[in-house]
Amino acid sequence: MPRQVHDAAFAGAEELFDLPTEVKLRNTSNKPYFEYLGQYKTQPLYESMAIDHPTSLDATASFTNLMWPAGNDRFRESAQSYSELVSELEQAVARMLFESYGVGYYHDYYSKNTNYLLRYFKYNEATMDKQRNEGLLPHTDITFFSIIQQGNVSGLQVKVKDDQWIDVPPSPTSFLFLAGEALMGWSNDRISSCCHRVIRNEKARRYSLGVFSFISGMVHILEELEDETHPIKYKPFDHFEFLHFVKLKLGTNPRACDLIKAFSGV
Ligand SMILES: O=C(O)CCC(=O)C(=O)O
Ligand SMILES: [Fe+2]
Repeated sequence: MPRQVHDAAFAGAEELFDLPTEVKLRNTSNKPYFEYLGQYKTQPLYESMAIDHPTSLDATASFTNLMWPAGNDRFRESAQSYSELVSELEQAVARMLFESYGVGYYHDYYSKNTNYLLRYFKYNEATMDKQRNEGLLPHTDITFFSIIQQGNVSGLQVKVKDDQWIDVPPSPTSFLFLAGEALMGWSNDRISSCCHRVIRNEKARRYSLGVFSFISGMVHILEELEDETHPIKYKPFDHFEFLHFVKLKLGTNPRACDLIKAFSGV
């Protein structure tokens, strides 16, 4: 990604969170978890906002006009350029993944039905009140893929084998691909959803960007992914019905793992 696209997107994040809260709350959606998130009692440092279909000119323009009624072309352009580049990378990774499992044909369906969401995150500086310094508690994402990039302040950690937490250093030239719950279901448990969290260890405000992929429709469980060591573990499911299920069960701040097993496990 050209450095200038990265920098413009992060500059856009700062500008966006500088808006008054009542303006930010205009970021609503009829899709679960596609709206403004924040004001959590347990994680008061955290706030995030999202653009549905961020690779589209119309969608980025309507979000931008909602936030800046007088317009903000620089912001709109930065959101769309960033999302276009990350979504192209995501399509290439998804294709390689499908091919590696001998189901390259699935990319056709996947690419026609990918619903992207660009989410901007802000985490305020930690305070003296130690109880409330979590950035984001451990969780897995309800996405297919989550592609995360941090600005220049660290804090993201992923859980690896033996329950160890590993720091992910910020980098303007690399992207962290995390498997979400829907990918775990699709892969019939060959790929585990990745548990991660955000801690506040630097004395600075932290910004991050996430491009999240969802399948608009059914997530199929392919027979090619079934064998003796991998008996079928899931029923096919509708990705957005899964999101509705999580929202009903856990509310606006889902912090749990194994959600897809609860929804569509056999
Ligand atoms: O801010 C980050 O780096 C990660 C955010 C995240 O994990 C999420 O919203 O699911
Ligand atoms: Fe996450």
